[in-house]
Amino acid sequence: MTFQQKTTELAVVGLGGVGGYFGFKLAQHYAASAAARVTFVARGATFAAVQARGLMLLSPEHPDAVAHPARVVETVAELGAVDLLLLCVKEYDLEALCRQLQTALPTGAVILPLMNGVDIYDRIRCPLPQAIVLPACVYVASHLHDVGVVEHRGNPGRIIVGQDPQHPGLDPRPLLRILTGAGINLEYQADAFPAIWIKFFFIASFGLVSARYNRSIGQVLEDPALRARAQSLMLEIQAIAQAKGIALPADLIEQTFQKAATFPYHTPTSLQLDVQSGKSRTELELFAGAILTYGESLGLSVSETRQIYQEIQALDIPGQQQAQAEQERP
Ligand SMILES: NC(=O)C1=CN([C@@H]2O[C@H](COP(=O)(O)OP(=O)(O)OC[C@H]3O[C@@H](n4cnc5c(N)ncnc54)[C@H](OP(=O)(O)O)[C@@H]3O)[C@@H](O)[C@H]2O)C=CC1
Ligand SMILES: CC(C)(CO)C(=O)C(=O)O
Repeated sequence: MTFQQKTTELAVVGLGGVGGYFGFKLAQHYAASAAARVTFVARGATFAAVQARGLMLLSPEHPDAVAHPARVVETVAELGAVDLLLLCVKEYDLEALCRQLQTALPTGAVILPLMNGVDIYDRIRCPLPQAIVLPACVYVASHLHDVGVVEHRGNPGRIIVGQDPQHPGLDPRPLLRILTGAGINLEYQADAFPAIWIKFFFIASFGLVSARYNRSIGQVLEDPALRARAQSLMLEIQAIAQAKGIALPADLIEQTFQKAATFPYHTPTSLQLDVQSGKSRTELELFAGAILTYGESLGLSVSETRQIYQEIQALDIPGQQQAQAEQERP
């Protein structure tokens, strides 16, 4: 008698920079395997493009640039059974997605959010109090190139993921092996919150400065004035983390500049791309807004963050007003 291993059901919601990169790896690796079945959840033009042509990833890691998942669906309501659900959406789409998941989350599905921000776990936990949610952060320089086409540069993407503090008896490592099995660089840290704050330290400071001046990570690093602005933001985040009892390395500022230098010179941040392309919705609140809220509630000075937040809001980007008007139109 042959032993048949259960097929792991994987679903990826959002096929932008992050979901496109990791989703591609999963779909391509498991295309001809019974170990896992990959479903993409994509909407609008992305759904149509990926359904018709597959997902394209332009990356030195993949000479064959097209991946076809087992299924593409338009909403999480169509998912059916899922073991591991990767949420790869921007912060401003998370609330609506969680509302859909309140009625559509498959029983037993483990949620893995691949997003920036220090409060993502809480923002999923709140509307989905019973769900299993793995706190995580992600490093990858990948962005939408065209509809259904994602471009990745630089180092391989990397995920740091931990245990759900509400489900301490559940060891997610056996399930996560389905990701490492597809060649995904993943590190398990039982308590992933320090790593999430370390990532926030980097992306909030570099994200805000790169968005304000439309400068890549390399350009921020090499300009003493921009470096100094990034550092002043880091100091405010450091004071917040300290007041909240989050243990961060003493030399984190230095480590963060070193980390930034590992990205190719021209790497933009996702906030820079969104702000500078005039998008009506960005993750400005996820970075600056969060620092301001924490600072104000803890009685700490966040004047540097407030200043750059206001400067970004005041930027006159062509297309921004039109995008805003379209968004507000009934
Ligand atoms: N890009 C990067 O290099 C990195 C990004 N991050 C973080 O990762 C998160 C994701 O960012 P990123 O991938 O760049 O974002 P993108 O904007 O590139 O992609 C998000 C995608 O999610 C889709 N989406 C949103 N809601 C739904 C839904 N309900 N159903 C289906 N699809 C949906 C959007 O669709 P539509 O196009 O229709 O709006 C969009 O294509 C963010 O928090 C970001 O800060 C972290 C590390 C690196
Ligand atoms: C800087 C980078 C690409 C690192 O992962 C990032 O997180 C972002 O742009 O949101």
